[in-house]
Amino acid sequence: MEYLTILGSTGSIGQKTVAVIQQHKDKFAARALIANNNVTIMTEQCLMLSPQYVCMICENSAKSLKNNLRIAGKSNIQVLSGMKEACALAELNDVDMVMSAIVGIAGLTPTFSAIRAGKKILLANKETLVVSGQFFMQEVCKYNARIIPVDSEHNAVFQSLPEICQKKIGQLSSLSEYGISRIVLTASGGAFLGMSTEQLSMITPEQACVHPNWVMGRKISVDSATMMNKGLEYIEARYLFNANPNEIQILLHPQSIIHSMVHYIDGSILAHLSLPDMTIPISYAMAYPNRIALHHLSSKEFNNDAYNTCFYNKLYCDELNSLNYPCIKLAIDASNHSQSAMIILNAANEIAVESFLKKMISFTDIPNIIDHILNILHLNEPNAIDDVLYIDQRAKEITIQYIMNNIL
Ligand SMILES: NC(=O)C1=CN([C@@H]2O[C@H](COP(=O)(O)OP(=O)(O)OC[C@H]3O[C@@H](n4cnc5c(N)ncnc54)[C@H](OP(=O)(O)O)[C@@H]3O)[C@@H](O)[C@H]2O)C=CC1
Ligand SMILES: CC(=O)[C@@H](O)[C@H](O)COP(=O)(O)O
Ligand SMILES: [Mn+2]
Repeated sequence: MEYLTILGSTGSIGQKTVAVIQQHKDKFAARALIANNNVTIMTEQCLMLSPQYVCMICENSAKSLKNNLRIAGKSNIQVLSGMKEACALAELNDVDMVMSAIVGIAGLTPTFSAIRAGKKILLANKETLVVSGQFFMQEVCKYNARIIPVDSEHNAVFQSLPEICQKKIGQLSSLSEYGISRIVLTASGGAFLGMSTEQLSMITPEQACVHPNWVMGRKISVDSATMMNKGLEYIEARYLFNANPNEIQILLHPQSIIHSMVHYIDGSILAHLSLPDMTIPISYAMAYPNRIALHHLSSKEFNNDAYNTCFYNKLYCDELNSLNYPCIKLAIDASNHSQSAMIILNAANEIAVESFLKKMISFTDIPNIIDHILNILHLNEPNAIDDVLYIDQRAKEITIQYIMNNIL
């Protein structure tokens, strides 16, 4: 039996992780569940999984949850609150793996706790790597943590790497040493591919939260629509696979069937294809190096449909003109500039997306705000995680101020 701590259990990734545990109760169990304030889903998850611990970052939510569990006769589940307690649950001795699925930089400190405890980390949260890449990979090496990417593109790359590379994530000297010429990240182009700037300015949060192929949380859905998601994934790939800028290509693939590819120097291309279903990379990461069946994907008729969708659907790929997607260019430029620029990019994006979802700004304001903040704010490089968090906080303050003074 392997035990998990799930950081962000009530979210889209978290719930799919719970679903995989439910399908394989003989192999996996939840030791600890962590979320922010969604008491309803957390109560359901506690009744389903009976974890030993649960932590709600929001103290009042922890109190409500505790009451719900008492009424349900589940007072044996220890209810905690606050980020400090969440970090403690990420480093429990009897936890084998930690699913990092809190959205945004909020996932950084508990993920680092899991790294410093030498855990097997199922990495879905991409913002942590974007804002702390150098520190992240250094600590992975120092504490001998194992990283299994869950983000579908990076999971696809991981599955297409030689086993020796898979075991050295964080210590990869260079891709060329393993006969790899480049990594190709596929991009759906988001929900508004080909729309004019004027049409984009009218996009509503409801429209932006509907991805053409995936069902995801709100922030990543908007990031996919602006393609900031692909920009963040570009940075994620550079750190995870120690890739140089000329070793990563972004390819437009609207169907989200090819989840990414690895090109080798002998002309071979290895790729991972599947229907767009996040339980696949999640279950792969949980069971790695083995594979486990997913009942909802293994029925015969389903397989035929899936095959037809994948292969008779004439898989389509095309060059991506990143000039049409300012957010990708902002992210790539930031990654070539400095770690502080990537922190500022991420912070400005988190605030801009949140403001868009609250209908305070337009969809096309998002890249313009990020570009402006990157131009006016220049801070020293971080020397430690505390510096990363300071830069993030400072950038968020400046972004909020700019939106209040110039957009509203
Ligand atoms: N969804 C997907 O298919 C994919 C997601 N990812 C990445 O995985 C991560 C999670 O994404 P997703 O599942 O879509 O996100 P969701 O918004 O669906 O869920 C976010 C989770 O994080 C929790 N949370 C939010 N804020 C805080 C906080 N301040 N402290 C602690 N917990 C917090 C939420 O708790 P609560 O419910 O209580 O608010 C929830 O459990 C992101 O980094 C995303 O980029 C990567 C690839 C695919
Ligand atoms: C499922 C997942 O990994 C998301 O990051 C998804 O890939 C978004 O895809 P696009 O950013 O290509 O629209
Ligand atoms: Mn992805």
